[in-house]
Amino acid sequence: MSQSDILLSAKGIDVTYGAKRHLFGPPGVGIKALHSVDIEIRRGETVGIVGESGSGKTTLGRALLRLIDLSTGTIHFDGKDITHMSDTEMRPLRRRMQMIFQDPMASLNPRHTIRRILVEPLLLHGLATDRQAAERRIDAILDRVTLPHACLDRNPHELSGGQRQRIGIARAALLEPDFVLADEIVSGLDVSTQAQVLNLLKELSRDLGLSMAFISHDLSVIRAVCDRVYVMRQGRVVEEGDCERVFAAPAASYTRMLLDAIPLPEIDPKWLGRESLMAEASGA
Ligand SMILES: Nc1ncnc2c1ncn2[C@@H]1O[C@H](COP(=O)(O)OP(=O)(O)OP(=O)(O)O)[C@@H](O)[C@H]1O
Repeated sequence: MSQSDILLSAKGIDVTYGAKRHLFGPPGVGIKALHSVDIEIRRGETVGIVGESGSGKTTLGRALLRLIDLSTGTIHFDGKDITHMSDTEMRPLRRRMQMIFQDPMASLNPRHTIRRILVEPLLLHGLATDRQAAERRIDAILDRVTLPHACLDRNPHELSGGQRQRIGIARAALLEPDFVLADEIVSGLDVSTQAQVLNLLKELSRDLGLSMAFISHDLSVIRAVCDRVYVMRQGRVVEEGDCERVFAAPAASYTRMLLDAIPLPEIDPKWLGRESLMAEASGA
């Protein structure tokens, strides 16, 4: 594999929370959340990041997007060292690195209609010259995420949890990113809605050639969508490999323990069909 196959990588990164030195005082001790973590995300692949609560998954995701500072290590995106880029230097890259959140209610402005939530980022990032052009793009993406166009005039709280999550996915996809970080995005949904949202993400990432990092504490979710997986424990990567291999023959005792501890329900294939998405959308 050549360097150009890698879209996003972190090398030897440490993150410590709360260790900033105050003006005249000693440096705080802080909580070390990541210890010398290496990760590579190739173009077009979906990488899972799994581990128990507090293992550092969200911290790693946020560090990859340069949303928090590193104590040591480097981050490269599309061949550029972004470790020390200023906000101004990062601005052109922000559109290309999107994040989908666990709780769409927290990330979608409750006072705005879905139309406004989707139109504004397109205008802000210059992907549409005016509202009409933005709305044409939005019509197309709503079809892709199988949401009825009537939802454009609703507010986020008037949609179901699965529909809100599909709006979050639509908003990220509209900006034509190269990389999407999805942090526990199906953990609040029932199992059949989880499967539909995961299937939609799989289709979009394949069709748009996206690279994704998929954070979850749920191994069955990781197995359903990811090509490779990183297993984290106490801020360290304890195992990395192709999903099939890791699930069939885990090398680390911690991964074996996770696999033994968590039942892995098969995702019912009928939930993954487009037909069931369409049925749900038309009944919405
Ligand atoms: N803003 C913060 N300030 C101080 N400590 C933090 C902060 N965010 C996270 N931590 C600590 O860093 C460690 C890693 O947390 P992180 O949220 O990255 O883990 P996680 O694997 O994503 O957990 P979860 O699955 O519960 O979301 C934990 O010990 C946590 O308490």
